[in-house]
Amino acid sequence: MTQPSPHTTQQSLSQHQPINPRPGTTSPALTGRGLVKYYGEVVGLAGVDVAVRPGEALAVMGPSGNGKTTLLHVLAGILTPDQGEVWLGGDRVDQLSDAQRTVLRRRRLGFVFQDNQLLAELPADENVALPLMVDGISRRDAIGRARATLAQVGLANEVNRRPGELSGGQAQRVAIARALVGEPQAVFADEPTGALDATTGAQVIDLLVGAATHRGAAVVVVTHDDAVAARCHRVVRIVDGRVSQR
Ligand SMILES: Nc1ncnc2c1ncn2[C@@H]1O[C@H](COP(=O)(O)OP(=O)(O)OP(=O)(O)O)[C@@H](O)[C@H]1O
Repeated sequence: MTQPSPHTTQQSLSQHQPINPRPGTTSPALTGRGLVKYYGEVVGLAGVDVAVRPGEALAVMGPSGNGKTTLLHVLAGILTPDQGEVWLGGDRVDQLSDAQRTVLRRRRLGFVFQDNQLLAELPADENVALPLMVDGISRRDAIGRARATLAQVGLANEVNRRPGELSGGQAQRVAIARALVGEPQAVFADEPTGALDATTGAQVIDLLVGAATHRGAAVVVVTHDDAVAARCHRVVRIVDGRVSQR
């Protein structure tokens, strides 16, 4: 993706003011405006505005089937909205081609899913290094960065273990390391603790929120769990594809 000149970025930002701008707060790292998404006749999103600042963790809650995952996928450039805009910092995401969005997701975003989606045959360090190597970073550098990131999530002694040799919480920490190793601007997590017991889940969400926001990333966590949402900085409820005010 072509990086805009500072002038272009400035223009983009001035034309598109942050939602609820407050004096002294940083511009959003991630912004969705007027997001509408249909699946055929089914409404996924019916007009959502949301903004997440750098270093802020936003929990997305709401009843099943009401649009939480759709919102996450639209903000993360996995789905394109039928109406509305998605901005990552000063860059508009929703108008990029599929190929450009694929590169953007790999270079600038991180993902953590309920099932860790690690490759079973690879040790932890190679799982974490993989996205860097796909992006052309040498194996030696990628493994070095992967091991440093694994150490930051408390897995310095587990770098050679395969996913089957790790506990559920440890495997999810590897997934967090993989999401963070590329220094993403935003991290998206869909039910990241859904497969874990409450204590392990609390540790994992604290680690995810702490490590990502410490790096200045914006974090979006879809969850059904009040305890997980309480560990984020802010909560929005999505009901019938809209942000609920209740
Ligand atoms: N690929 C798809 N094709 C058709 N309809 C879809 C698709 N994905 C989601 N939907 C529909 O869009 C609506 C919102 O779904 P979404 O998965 O965003 O909800 P959710 O709040 O994340 O649900 P849950 O909490 O159960 O995961 C639902 O009616 C769902 O059935």
